Amino acid sequence: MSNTKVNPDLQRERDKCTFNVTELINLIDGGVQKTEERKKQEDMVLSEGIHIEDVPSEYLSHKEKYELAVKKACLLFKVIRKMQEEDNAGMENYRAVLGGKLGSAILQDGSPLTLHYVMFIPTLMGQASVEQQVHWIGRAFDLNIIGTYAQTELGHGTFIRGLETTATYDPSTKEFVLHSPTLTAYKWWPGGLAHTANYCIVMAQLYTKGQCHGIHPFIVQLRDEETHMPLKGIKIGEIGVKLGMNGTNNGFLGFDHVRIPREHMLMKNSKVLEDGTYVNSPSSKLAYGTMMFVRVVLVTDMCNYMAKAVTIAMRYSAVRRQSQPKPNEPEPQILDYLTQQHKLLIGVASVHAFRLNADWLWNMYNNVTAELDAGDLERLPELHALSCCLKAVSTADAAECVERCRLACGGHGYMLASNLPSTYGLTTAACTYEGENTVLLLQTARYLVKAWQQAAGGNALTPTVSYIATVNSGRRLPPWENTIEGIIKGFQRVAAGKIGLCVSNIEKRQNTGLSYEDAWNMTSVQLASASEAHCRAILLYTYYTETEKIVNTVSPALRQVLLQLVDLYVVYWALQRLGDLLRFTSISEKDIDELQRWYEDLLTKLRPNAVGLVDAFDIRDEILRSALGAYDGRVYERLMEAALRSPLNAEPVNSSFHKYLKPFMQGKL
Ligand SMILES: CCC/C=C/C(=O)SCCNC(=O)CCNC(=O)[C@H](O)C(C)(C)COP(=O)([O-])OP(=O)([O-])OC[C@H]1O[C@@H](n2cnc3c(N)ncnc32)[C@H](O)[C@@H]1OP(=O)([O-])[O-]
Ligand SMILES: Cc1cc2nc3c(=O)[nH]c(=O)nc-3n(C[C@H](O)[C@H](O)[C@H](O)COP(=O)(O)OP(=O)(O)OC[C@H]3O[C@@H](n4cnc5c(N)ncnc54)[C@H](O)[C@@H]3O)c2cc1C
Repeated sequence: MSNTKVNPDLQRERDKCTFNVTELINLIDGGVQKTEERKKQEDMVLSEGIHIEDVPSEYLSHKEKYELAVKKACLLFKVIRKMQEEDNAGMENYRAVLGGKLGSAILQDGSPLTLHYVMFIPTLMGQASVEQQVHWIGRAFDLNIIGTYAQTELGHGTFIRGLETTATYDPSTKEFVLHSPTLTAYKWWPGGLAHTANYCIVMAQLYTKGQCHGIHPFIVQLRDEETHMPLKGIKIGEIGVKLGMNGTNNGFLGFDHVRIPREHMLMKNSKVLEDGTYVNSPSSKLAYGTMMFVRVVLVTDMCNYMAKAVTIAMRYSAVRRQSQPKPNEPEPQILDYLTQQHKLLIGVASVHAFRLNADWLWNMYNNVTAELDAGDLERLPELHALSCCLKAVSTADAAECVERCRLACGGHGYMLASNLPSTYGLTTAACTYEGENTVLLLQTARYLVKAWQQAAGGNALTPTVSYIATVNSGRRLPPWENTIEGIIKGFQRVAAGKIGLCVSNIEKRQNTGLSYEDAWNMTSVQLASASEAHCRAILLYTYYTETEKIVNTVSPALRQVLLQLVDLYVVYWALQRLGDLLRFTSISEKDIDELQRWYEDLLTKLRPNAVGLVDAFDIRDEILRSALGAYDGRVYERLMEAALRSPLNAEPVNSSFHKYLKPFMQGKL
């Protein structure tokens, strides 16, 4: 990072930072060597110049945007191929180049190849038999074929058991016949499906010997490998313009009795033998494995989006001066307003909180996956419950954080040149895809209700819900403790209290004659809230305990800041959830006053390090792509440069003046 021509306010912020920014960069990356590797990867990608645009892509037509996105995606994959040749690190290289910060910097509006590596390859890895993997994975890794994941249909996204596409086995030819019996059976949404992919994983209802066995994955060729023309019986196209992610080429797909070989059913878990005999999987839910993988990975992606947004808003807030609270004094930096610190510092803390939770979840995912491979399914429900609620809460919090950062930049945040709107487009989409958030919270709620019933029956609970039994063990509410540990216990009590209420309300409703399903639906607002409360308790606990593990390995100055961030995060959420705490714990008015002062004091303590903290996210300008957030803080110059790049500014008078405005003004139109 060069210090030349840095805005003086921003420079002053850096000068007063109390900790070593490089130390925090290394900690976030996972060590000095990891930082070096990341920077090398960034250099490799950026030196290709893929991010440089003659005309800013936001001014292109829909079609041109897609064409540019394909070009950029191919160039990015070229870099991955180069990396593969050097280190053969496989998926690691994919994630480094295409994941979070770097990928979305090059393809700000999404990539038409994302689904290839996020879902197509992982499904082959997780659902294909060894022989099938030998056949497909090499070609997929080298991008000799391009794939996507087609599950959602026009009529059903959430309820995947209700999918209508059929795959009917014909033993006479040893083929499956894929068919879309209705309009609502058309696949709808898959990224890259429209004009990019030539292969696809299709989730379809498997029929054999006249019986339906539920949804299963099939690999289907969609287009000719040479001409790229859709194959016979394949009806395919693009679904149209969206709020954001307009580079992702989301498509529709219908089948008219398309035949594929029997071997194209992915058969790691269930099988169809040549004569049509169906062989069961150890669990029907193993077919949902790719979704679980993506939900886990998304938590890390959300950290990256939040880090970007908060870096932009924080640097801008150090440069922007507004209003004059004290007469005869200069206008303050907007970052000096406590309300601004309140909007932004929680964003910094959230990045750290979700990062540590994402790492913890990723480790658990890898352990459970290894157990599944060894035939042990015991921890699958717990992992499913955790991945659902963490996906839901991380995406919701990230979308909220990015939007708050945008609003915190005032009018300039509304400009695409700030890069906040497209970051919001990418983030808010994740609240819907890979499982709509309310639906996922209700999945976790199913697990929590069961856990409650197990605890009530005196049975042991899995670690992440064991608090349900612990907090219910005493007869009276324990006194409130205004400490981090005390607040976390308070959150566990809130979650347990809410789950308990849900269980008793469901029972009461059933006792009035409602079916379990109706009683569940009538209680579902509370169930979603209980699930969110459970997730908050996990988030706070994991952030706190994981930070405690690392603070003794860092310098005292950094240790202090990391602990302040944990305190800020925990106290912020306590203040956000006062109603719940008042209802389920013995917190008092006096405790709340203390919490509020504690919070304000933390904002003040963190204020001098505000810019240092976002510098430690170490997002280079080419990746940040923001007129407001660049390292040098030349905000106004960059805004003007961006404005001058508008194609409208290429000529002093636009032709519409002569065509419409002038005749209209003169009453001739
Ligand atoms: C860049 C990204 C682009 C985006 C791509 C996409 O969006 S791709 C498209 C992404 N699309 C989506 O994400 C669609 C979202 N929809 C879904 O995932 C499912 O339809 C569902 C989970 C909501 C319900 O499924 P259902 O009706 O079959 O289930 P049910 O409610 O009857 O519960 C039955 C039991 O199954 C259990 N169980 C469920 N899932 C899992 C799992 N993964 N693992 C383990 N277990 C699981 C559950 O806990 C329950 O256990 P219990 O309590 O009986 O012991
Ligand atoms: C940008 C983007 C990219 C996508 N990419 C892909 C892709 O690559 N491949 C693919 O297959 N799909 C993809 N999808 C589809 C996505 O997975 C679905 O949109 C998602 O699973 C939600 O399903 P839905 O659209 O049917 O919503 P619906 O289920 O119709 O949801 C509508 C409303 O109904 C509520 N609801 C539904 N069921 C319940 C319930 N049981 N209880 C309570 N409330 C309920 C929801 O909470 C929501 O408020 C993508 C979607 C988007 C937006």
